[in-house]
Amino acid sequence: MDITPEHLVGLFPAPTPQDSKYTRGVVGLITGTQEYPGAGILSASAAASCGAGYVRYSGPPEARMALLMNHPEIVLSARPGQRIDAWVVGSGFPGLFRTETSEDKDRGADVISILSSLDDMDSFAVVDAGALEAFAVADFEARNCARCVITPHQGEVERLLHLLGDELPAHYPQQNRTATALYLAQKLGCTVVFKGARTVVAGADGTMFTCPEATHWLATAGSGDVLAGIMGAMIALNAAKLQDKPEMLSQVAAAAVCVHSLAAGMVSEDIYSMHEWLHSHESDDFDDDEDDFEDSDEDAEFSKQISELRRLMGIPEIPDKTDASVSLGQGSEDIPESSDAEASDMPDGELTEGHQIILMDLIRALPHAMLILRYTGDDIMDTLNPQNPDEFGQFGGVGGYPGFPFRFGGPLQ
Ligand SMILES: NC(=O)C1=CN([C@@H]2O[C@H](COP(=O)(O)OP(=O)(O)OC[C@H]3O[C@@H](n4cnc5c(N)ncnc54)[C@H](OP(=O)(O)O)[C@@H]3O)[C@@H](O)[C@H]2O)[C@@H](O)CC1
Ligand SMILES: Nc1ncnc2c1ncn2[C@@H]1O[C@H](COP(=O)(O)OP(=O)(O)O)[C@@H](O)[C@H]1O
Repeated sequence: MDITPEHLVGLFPAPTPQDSKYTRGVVGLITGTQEYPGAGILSASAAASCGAGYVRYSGPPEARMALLMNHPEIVLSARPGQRIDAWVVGSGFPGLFRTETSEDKDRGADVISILSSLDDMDSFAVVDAGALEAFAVADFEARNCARCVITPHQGEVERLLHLLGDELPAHYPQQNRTATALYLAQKLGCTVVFKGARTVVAGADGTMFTCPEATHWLATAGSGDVLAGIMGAMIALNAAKLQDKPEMLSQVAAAAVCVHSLAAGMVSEDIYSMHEWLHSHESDDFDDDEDDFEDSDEDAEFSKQISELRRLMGIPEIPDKTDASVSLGQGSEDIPESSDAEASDMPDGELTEGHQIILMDLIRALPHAMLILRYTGDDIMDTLNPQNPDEFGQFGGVGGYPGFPFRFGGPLQ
């Protein structure tokens, strides 16, 4: 099935008086090596910026130093046996056993130890890049795989299938990425995020999610490392729910893919597909039940938060929450007038109350994800903001997409 905006609802719970840094999700990362320290910085920054309550990191000295400078809230130790809700392992590892320094080799061994004890520790893991090799290690016990999300790109899928001793299907890969993801998920008993322009997510139970096609500006080194960190944070934030409903793991993974690509769309201002995605799914469930929106302190607080977040992000205010709907792209003087020919191609969406809830969750998630993409920054931003705006895709451009309510800018400008 296609992942819809509704699948994101509730995955970014706001902190409550009962919360502590531990209940907000503890992420542990073993990412980055001497050769690829940047992968450690990207993934750990992503986890810290994406709302996790506590981030612990183990990686090479260069990455530790950079993280300390930019994210002093990150604790520089992550070891087997620690109480971690979601691990992110392997980004920046050329292979678990092919790293150069003895420190990196020790951390490769830690990864195996961690993946072998996920059940005992009630933890989940995002297994990226070099750590995918763990699935080919004979003594790595399959009983833990249900707690793993693996995030291979096409080259890694091929390598993993090879390590598992499988022949590639004749029609592989382009024609049947979905079937390949499902095959791997069922063979390994884990969730598979098969990355690409249109990422597909398969759960071991046969659940499939197809994510909207992401902006192609994501095709740049390091963007997968950012995704791993976002995913780790989202799994940690929802760890309590996942303990009760482990079958939601594939949904949370797919939601992380969406947040990553929506944020990339906003940062690159290639937001046409995002607009289309947000408004291609009506949320009738919410509209049917007026009681959902009865006046209460909670609703008032909810509306206040929406207003504040809208203000921060430069999203125009909705004049009246009880108003039936507000036409997107025409509701505020703050929105630049459409002037380009493409503007007439924009779907004329309606912002219903159901959409407000969805937007609320997106609004919570996106500033963080955008911050990561900006911070990760000089490389990615150079790619995303080339000197010559004419080089942007059809719907991109330095001015953003006219008429779209999310404006480039806000506090991150
Ligand atoms: N600044 C940092 O710290 C960075 C750290 N990084 C981190 O380090 C890890 C190693 O990264 P990496 O770039 O060395 O190797 P990796 O992506 O595994 O490719 C290996 C081979 O696989 C193939 N292949 C790759 N992609 C493919 C595709 N889509 N479709 C098809 N084939 C594809 C291709 O083989 P070829 O086709 O050329 O034979 C390629 O030579 C990486 O996973 C990441 O976590 C990176 O993010 C970079 C920035
Ligand atoms: N052409 C593309 N269009 C949209 N998204 C892409 C495209 N190419 C790659 N991506 C996305 O960018 C990320 C790249 O991750 P990955 O291949 O692991 O690169 P890296 O290892 O350099 O971080 C993935 O999330 C993938 O879905």
